[in-house]
Amino acid sequence: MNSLYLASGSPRRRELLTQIGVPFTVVSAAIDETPLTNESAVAYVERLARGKALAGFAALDHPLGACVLGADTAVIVDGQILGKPVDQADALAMLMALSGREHEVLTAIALTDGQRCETQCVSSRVRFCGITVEQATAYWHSGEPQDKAGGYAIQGLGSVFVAGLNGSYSAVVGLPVCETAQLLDQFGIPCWQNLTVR
Ligand SMILES: Cc1cn([C@H]2C[C@H](O)[C@@H](COP(=O)(O)OP(=O)(O)OP(=O)(O)O)O2)c(=O)[nH]c1=O
Repeated sequence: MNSLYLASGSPRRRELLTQIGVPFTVVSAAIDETPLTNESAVAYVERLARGKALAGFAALDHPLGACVLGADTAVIVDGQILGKPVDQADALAMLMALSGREHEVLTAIALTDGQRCETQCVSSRVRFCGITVEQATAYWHSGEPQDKAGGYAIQGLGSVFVAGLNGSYSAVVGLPVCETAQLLDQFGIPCWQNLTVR
């Protein structure tokens, strides 16, 4: 059976992959996350997920029989791709742009075994309640927005802003569990492998 590597520094992705019971090893895969001119949001997250998976694969000492998983999450509002905020002003601008309305969260996953690289993109819609500048400022000082696309975490304190979700909760957190399990299965890594029948 192929062995799985996760090309990610994200603790959320590690937790979500652990949740489905597949053994894996983390590899680092830092890539340039700058969007290309006129690149669509879907093309952007898919390119980054693929880039992370391929960079992770290239970094392996023993690539034979290895599969590498990469993922990327972005928040989209008014056609703009929101990544992680660079500072407080950036985070506040993002949170105010998301306040009182719906936005899209795109997460792409990519899996490669060195021969082929398959990607899939999952779209979810999240509706925020109204947020005051004071709330956004207090939220920034909680430390949570810093390393999150769109400047919030649905799995944390940011949940107080979430009035509705249409789509995949795990995809918003950073790794669509259902689609990931299906992709792993295609590459000969079933997520049921460690379950014992009682
Ligand atoms: C919208 C949202 C994003 N996020 C996180 C998921 C991702 O970790 C991060 C988006 O940045 P990414 O660039 O997708 O990932 P990353 O840099 O954290 O990790 P990697 O090494 O795999 O590239 O935002 C949440 O944790 N909760 C949320 O509700």
